[in-house]
Amino acid sequence: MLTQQQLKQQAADAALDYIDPFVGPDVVIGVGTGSTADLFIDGLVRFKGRVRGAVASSERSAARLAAHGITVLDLNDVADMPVYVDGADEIDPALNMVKGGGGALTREKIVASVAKRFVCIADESKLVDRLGAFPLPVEVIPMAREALARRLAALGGQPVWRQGFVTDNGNIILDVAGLTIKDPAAFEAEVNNIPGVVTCGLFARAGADVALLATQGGIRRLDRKS
Ligand SMILES: O=C[C@H](O)[C@H](O)[C@H](O)COP(=O)(O)O
Repeated sequence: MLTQQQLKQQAADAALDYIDPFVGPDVVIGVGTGSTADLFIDGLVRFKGRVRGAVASSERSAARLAAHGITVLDLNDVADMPVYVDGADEIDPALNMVKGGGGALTREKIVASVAKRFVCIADESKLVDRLGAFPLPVEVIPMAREALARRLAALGGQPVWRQGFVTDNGNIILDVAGLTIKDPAAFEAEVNNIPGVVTCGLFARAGADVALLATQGGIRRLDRKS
């Protein structure tokens, strides 16, 4: 019986195999944030010197990449990225995701939006029939906190301020439990459209293209249906 840590490692290794054909001297890899992404970063060492570098979705991941001697590039200096690899808090069979458990959702969404493909790596426990059991992280401009908490409650959720946490962008997070998310893309747009919301942790309008999910029986690959 593999532990959750071993499963995460298996998913990270599968992503390293996945990106292998893309590797080249001009290539930039997009790198996510979290415990699964950390394992992917550790394994990226095998491509050191064979790629131009990586763009990180958080200060935490940037520091980990740099500690391995992998060049960390500013997104402003990168026009093309074949692949972005990141974990998820939940993923559904259509490859819509909830992300942001580590608070990196906004930069993750930005870096992912530049990449041609989003590869989600996770252990199979993250696969759910319907998103919403994991409280939806929403990055919020601090002055809008209470106004937004009321708006999010009106949408049926129970928002909780992640106290003591400040995002890499200087903002705060509201974690919204109890939501019924029937149409992830429509709900993502609705929440993102509320003044004061920087972005919410739904990745539906730009969900994963490929999911590499580690199971006790090996990697289960899901591809997004276009
Ligand atoms: O902000 C954090 C990210 O969205 C992570 O990708 C997500 O929380 C999953 O992290 P982990 O791989 O640690 O479960």
